Amino acid sequence: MTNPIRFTKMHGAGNDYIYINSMAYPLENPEELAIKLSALHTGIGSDGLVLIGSSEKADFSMRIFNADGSEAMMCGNASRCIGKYVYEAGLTNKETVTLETLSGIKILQLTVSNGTVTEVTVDMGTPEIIEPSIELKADGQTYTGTILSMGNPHLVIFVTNINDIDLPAIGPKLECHPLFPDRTNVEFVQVLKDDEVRMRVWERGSGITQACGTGACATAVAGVVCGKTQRKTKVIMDGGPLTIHWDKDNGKVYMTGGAVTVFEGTIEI
Ligand SMILES: N[C@@H](CCC[C@H](N)C(=O)O)C(=O)O
Repeated sequence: MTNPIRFTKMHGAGNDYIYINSMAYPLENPEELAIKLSALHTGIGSDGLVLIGSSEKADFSMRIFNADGSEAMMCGNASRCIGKYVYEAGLTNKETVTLETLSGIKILQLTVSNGTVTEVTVDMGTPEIIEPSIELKADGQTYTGTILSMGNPHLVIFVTNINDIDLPAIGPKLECHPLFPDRTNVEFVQVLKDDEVRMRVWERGSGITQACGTGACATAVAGVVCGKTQRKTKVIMDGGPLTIHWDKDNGKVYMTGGAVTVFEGTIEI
């Protein structure tokens, strides 16, 4: 017997996920469904699956599954999209929304114009710097990177020219480098100005994506740690920019950007 489920396809800076309201449509096997629905030719096509649920500690909860079915602790772009989803679907009328994630409660500040959420700022919490500067070898090359957590793991590598990086080749090797038993997200970054950088990402579990919110935050933090950028930086990714501010006073990272609804539909599973 098949089961019809409503879904919404959304993206944040081109990082696209399938959003399902799991309060209305509880799912038994989201890992399997993430793989099936993310497939470009035989599914809907996406970077993964996001479930919007209820929470005892916050207004809503988020679970995020990469395209390979692995569950992640946090997703920056999805958190902004959830802000748009819950407000525009009438699930809340609050403009400050709390979201429970596997890496803690995040606070979403919505900018609303005529009932539409145009921008969301997310309090992403405090980064954990694991290695400010480390050398690692992959594919016969030595890279210098910063290892840090934004609730999920990141390796940020500053390069002189981002166009010299063969991301499809080196991305999976760094993702699965022996230094990272749980794998990692990988960001290559070229500094354009002291408050503007170009970043490309290889995401753990999804490969190259157009943007990564936690990756943009990790990039901005690494830029400060490495003395390359100011505390407020525009991070330009393949799918567009995000503004990241690592607050000197409270140590928290704030991510600001848009969220877009692409289409809605029904699937039979
Ligand atoms: N695209 C996301 C991050 C998604 C999870 C990541 N691939 C992981 O496994 O940690 C973002 O916008 O932050």
